[in-house]
Amino acid sequence: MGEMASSWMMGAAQLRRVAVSGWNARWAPNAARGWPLAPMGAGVLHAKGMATMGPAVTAALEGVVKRDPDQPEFHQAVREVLETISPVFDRHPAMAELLPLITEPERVIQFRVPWRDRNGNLQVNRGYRVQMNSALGPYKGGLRFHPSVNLSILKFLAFEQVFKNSLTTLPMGGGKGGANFDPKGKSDLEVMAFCQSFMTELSRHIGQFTDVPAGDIGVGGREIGFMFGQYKKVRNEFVGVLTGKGIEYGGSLIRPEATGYGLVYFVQEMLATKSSSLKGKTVLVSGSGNVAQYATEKVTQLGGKVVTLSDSSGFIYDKDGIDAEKLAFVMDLKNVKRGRIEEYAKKYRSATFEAKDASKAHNPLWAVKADVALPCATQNEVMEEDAKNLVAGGVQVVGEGANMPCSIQATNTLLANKVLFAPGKASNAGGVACSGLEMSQNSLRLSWTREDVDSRLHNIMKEIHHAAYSTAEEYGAPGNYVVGSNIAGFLKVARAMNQQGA
Ligand SMILES: NC(=O)C1=CN([C@@H]2O[C@H](COP(=O)(O)OP(=O)(O)OC[C@H]3O[C@@H](n4cnc5c(N)ncnc54)[C@H](O)[C@@H]3O)[C@@H](O)[C@H]2O)C=CC1
Ligand SMILES: O=C(O)CCC(=O)C(=O)O
Repeated sequence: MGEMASSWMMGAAQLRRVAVSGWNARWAPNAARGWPLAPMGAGVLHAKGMATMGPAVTAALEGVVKRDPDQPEFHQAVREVLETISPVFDRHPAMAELLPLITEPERVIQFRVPWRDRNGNLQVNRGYRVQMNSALGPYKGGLRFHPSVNLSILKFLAFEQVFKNSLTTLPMGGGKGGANFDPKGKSDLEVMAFCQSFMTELSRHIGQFTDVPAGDIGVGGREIGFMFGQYKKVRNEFVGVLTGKGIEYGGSLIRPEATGYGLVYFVQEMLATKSSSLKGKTVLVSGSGNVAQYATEKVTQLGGKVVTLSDSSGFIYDKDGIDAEKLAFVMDLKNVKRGRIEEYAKKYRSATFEAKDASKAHNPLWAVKADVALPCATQNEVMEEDAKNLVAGGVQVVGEGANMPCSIQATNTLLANKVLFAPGKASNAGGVACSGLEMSQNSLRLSWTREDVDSRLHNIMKEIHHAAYSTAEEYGAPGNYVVGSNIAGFLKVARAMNQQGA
């Protein structure tokens, strides 16, 4: 479909102008890998014959851009959902009035975070919590500590989280938060000082029945521990106010593994629809953090071969595959030594390292020949050129481990070439699902076994797959998991909002 061929695009020419100039002119430096963000293009996200954008969707999209013209990631996430849920309003016209509500956070909290560095100097960062939607339960979603953090990124993440949490079948609303703090190069004491100051303020706005944060980029077990300790001091309460806690103080077994494992369980289900499996498949993974590590582990356990990993400095390609022993090296490198992925290629002769080159229009990682690709690093790390390379390299399945790693145009390219594509809100939902299980265990004051949690996680991923697959069929877009996930996720939230008087 040509860029201007969509009736919605024609109807929203003004929106497109605002967004394109906003994205390319003002936000290019913030785009992943330093590239200009893709201009908005009409997609094949909605299948042939499906309804085009109705006026309510167009107005909601225009409203989002008009209210916050400087939030390109948020526009992108909203657009991807709204473009695909139009057919819902043919069946349930009254639900369309929820669009302006669902695209506006219930509450945004912004605060300063003062802390002292190793030299005793005062530093100040900016902290946030976006409480997006509480129709299904307490706000739930991670905290991100990364220098790029801003309201656009956190609102996109919080928006995605609402539909993701809905898909898990567990009672959780959606939220996200974080700070523009860079943990890279900081000592444990500096990270602790930051986390304590961050939680001193955040503790006023969260609670086990209100808002239950967890980890995300730059926030793992260490940071959750420091924040939990501070919450306890400030509030004098030992409650499940955070998930991703250590096993010793109320964490759940399998939570560290859950996002990566869940992603691979989802991909298994997708392959099964084609009578295929991961056995013998070559797999590209990006990132080398929590999600990437456990996706790699599960793929290997299921007989696949992961050949790439990356970080913000570049990527490694290991033609022999990253087996359990090599993965243990990566885990120590990243989780303990906090070193760079290049070290992998120094240690293993079968591997090469290629430094990131932000001037290139594509990331060479996605040009490696493979069967399956699992982007697990960050948003907009797979652009249109990368998607073309994936198709040319023979990739049959793309499962998003990160949140929104594929641009809209990359997604369209994959769908147009019949690549099975799983959007993050479905395929990476295992992490938050396991967080939901951690909340249940905390309420029950019980700890379930590893096997029990893993089997619950596996079942939830199967259910999410089923919901996305069957909803796509029901709405005339068979095999389109973007349509299926967005509609299934939206319907539950919309019904709950209506029942609560919106
Ligand atoms: N941890 C979780 O449970 C969940 C995480 N996610 C998403 O998965 C993605 C990864 O998160 P985690 O593994 O938890 O974080 P992490 O902090 O453990 O790892 C992040 C990884 O991404 C890489 N990375 C970050 N920015 C990059 C850039 N600009 N270019 C290349 N690589 C970059 C880092 O080097 C690191 O390897 C994020 O998009 C996050 O939102 C989604 C669902 C749950
Ligand atoms: O476990 C959680 O609550 C948060 C997970 C998360 O941030 C995500 O799904 O993106």
